[in-house]
Amino acid sequence: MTRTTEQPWPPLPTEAPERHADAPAAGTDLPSHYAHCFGCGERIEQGLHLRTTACEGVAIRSTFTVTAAHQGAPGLAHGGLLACAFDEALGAAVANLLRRPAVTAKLETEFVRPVPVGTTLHIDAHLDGVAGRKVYVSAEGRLGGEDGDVAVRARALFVQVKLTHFLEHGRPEDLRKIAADPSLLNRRAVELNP
Ligand SMILES: CCCCCCCC(=O)SCCNC(=O)CCNC(=O)[C@H](O)C(C)(C)COP(=O)(O)OP(=O)(O)OC[C@H]1O[C@@H](n2cnc3c(N)ncnc32)[C@H](O)[C@@H]1OP(=O)(O)O
Repeated sequence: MTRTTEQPWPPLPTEAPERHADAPAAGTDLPSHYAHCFGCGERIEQGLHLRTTACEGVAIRSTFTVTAAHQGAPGLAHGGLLACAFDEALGAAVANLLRRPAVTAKLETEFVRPVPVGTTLHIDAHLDGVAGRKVYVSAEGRLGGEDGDVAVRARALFVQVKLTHFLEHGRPEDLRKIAADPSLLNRRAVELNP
């Protein structure tokens, strides 16, 4: 079986990603980008509550603690929720380091080891290349600490979009809630007028 990580990455010629001049300094804890995000939002009780810190260069580190609400098999994390954690970490890398709005177009995950309930997964994500609007990004998740065994690998294509993407496609009632309470959204993650 050919593993996805044995295929060339990025899959086409790219330019080196450049960290935005206003990207958060290394060591900065990044706030949730949206209070109702399942990946990082503080208002979603059973969500993943991913916590992310900016690193040097074009990298970030996230942590995700698996709770009983995240089970697939008894006592083990659901693979789909692990994919969600990686989508969130990879997206946080793109948004905070490039400061451009972008959405996941393609996400590949490789599940290497089971992840038990109670485990904290340490996810290191970095930008790998940029080709026009396309951003290639990858991550590894280790069990229990930054030197733990790799449990999950992921890589993704994000496509940069205009802010109108969210206004045109988002459910009107949720957009109205943000208009009424702008604190639901962290506006510092991306440039509002790129
Ligand atoms: C801090 C923030 C954290 C956020 C973490 C969570 C992130 C998310 O989960 S986002 C939600 C999930 N994703 C989505 O809803 C996206 C849905 N898809 C879309 O809206 C559109 O398909 C979109 C925007 C990706 C692309 O559409 P569009 O803007 O018309 O561009 P399009 O021309 O089709 O594609 C742009 C380029 O990407 C390529 N591309 C698009 N999709 C894919 C794909 N699946 N595989 C390979 N290439 C692709 C295209 O071939 C094109 O390449 P080129 O520039 O060389 O021609």
